[in-house]
Amino acid sequence: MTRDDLFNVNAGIVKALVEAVAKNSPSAIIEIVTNPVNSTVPIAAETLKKAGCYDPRKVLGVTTLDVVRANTFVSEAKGLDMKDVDVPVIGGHAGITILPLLSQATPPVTFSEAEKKVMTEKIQNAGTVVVEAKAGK
Ligand SMILES: NC(=O)C1=CN([C@@H]2O[C@H](COP(=O)(O)OP(=O)(O)OC[C@H]3O[C@@H](n4cnc5c(N)ncnc54)[C@H](O)[C@@H]3O)[C@@H](O)[C@H]2O)C=CC1
Ligand SMILES: O=C([O-])CC(=O)C(=O)O
Repeated sequence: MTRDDLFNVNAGIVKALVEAVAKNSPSAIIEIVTNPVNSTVPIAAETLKKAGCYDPRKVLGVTTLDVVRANTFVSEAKGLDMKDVDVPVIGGHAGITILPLLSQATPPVTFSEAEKKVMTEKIQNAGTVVVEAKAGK
């Protein structure tokens, strides 16, 4: 089970809900949490384009959990208090599209190349464990 397996059911739900937003509140800011976020955000964008009210600044995918995981794992590895750690994470919300910017962390942290690879993959895969456990629920 990956986030992509949720596409068939969720694509139609997101399309229908965004059509309703376009009709009733065309200037709303829309945050898409529904997985697979990497696909549901483009679905929302295309739906809004079709309705003539697309503003790319107002359609967002929710990926905060990836930031929380990056902050948690880096603070654990470096013996820091998580509330002092900020690791920027860019990209999408699935596997290798999740890009933790370890070199941009605050406070600055250093990892060997091997540690960087392990840390990056740990952050990228942590959500997959949740998706697998929910098994489509
Ligand atoms: N982006 C992220 O970080 C996260 C994304 N998710 C995603 O968010 C989605 C929801 O996850 P949960 O809240 O855990 O699931 P949930 O099962 O607790 O809630 C889903 C809700 O959607 C409602 N629903 C079902 N069909 C619907 C329809 N056709 N129209 C309107 N509402 C409908 C259900 O009644 C239920 O209340 C999933 O796609 C999940 O993968 C969940 C957690 C984190
Ligand atoms: O779909 C879910 O419930 C979970 C999810 O995306 C994550 O934990 O990153």
